[in-house]
Amino acid sequence: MTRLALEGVACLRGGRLLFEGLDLALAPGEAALVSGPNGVGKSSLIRIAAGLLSPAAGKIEVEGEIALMAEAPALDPELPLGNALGFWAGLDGRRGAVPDALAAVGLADIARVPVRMLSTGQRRRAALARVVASGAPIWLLDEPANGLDVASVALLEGLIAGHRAAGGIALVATHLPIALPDAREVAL
Ligand SMILES: Nc1ncnc2c1ncn2[C@@H]1O[C@H](COP(=O)(O)OP(=O)(O)OP(=O)(O)O)[C@@H](O)[C@H]1O
Repeated sequence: MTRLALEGVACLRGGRLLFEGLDLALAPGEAALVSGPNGVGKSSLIRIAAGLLSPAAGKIEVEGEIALMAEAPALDPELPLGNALGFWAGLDGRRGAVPDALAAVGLADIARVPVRMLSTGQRRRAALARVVASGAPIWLLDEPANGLDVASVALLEGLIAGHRAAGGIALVATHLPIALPDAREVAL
């Protein structure tokens, strides 16, 4: 069963203890909202959950595939958007999921436009499309609302709600308000 659990996790960066004793367990359909001011360690927590950063203490248990949305969209700037997304989806054998993912984030019309021509908000939505297309049950979203207009934030909220309704898990770090009904609050 899909699961993401952190037990007694501590984060040390550059010799500074950012947080410690963090416990969080998420089951299918559950979400957590990580909030706190700049530099408190929200991105570090996401990276720890993704397995990209080792915790100074504690342990992480992950059951299920992870999709990470970090600051950089990691999409080839020279490729048309649909192909850039297709590269990643193809690695998971899910190239066919790209059109629906593009439609889900409202970018179906610009599938042929090179990634470098996308606006800031479109680029964020493209990164979100990458997560959607992955089909991964565990979403780790680092500041997904950055650069999004009001309508796009609503779209993001709807996508997360749909993901949870389908049994997915979401861990979301944000300094902007995002409505996640019944989400666990993690204040760093
Ligand atoms: N590679 C590193 N080496 C040392 N310190 C680092 C490193 N990366 C980040 N830090 C420090 O760790 C702290 C937490 O960074 P992090 O990016 O996790 O914060 P954040 O809460 O996501 O901040 P923001 O809201 O500004 O994105 C910051 O003080 C940062 O300077």
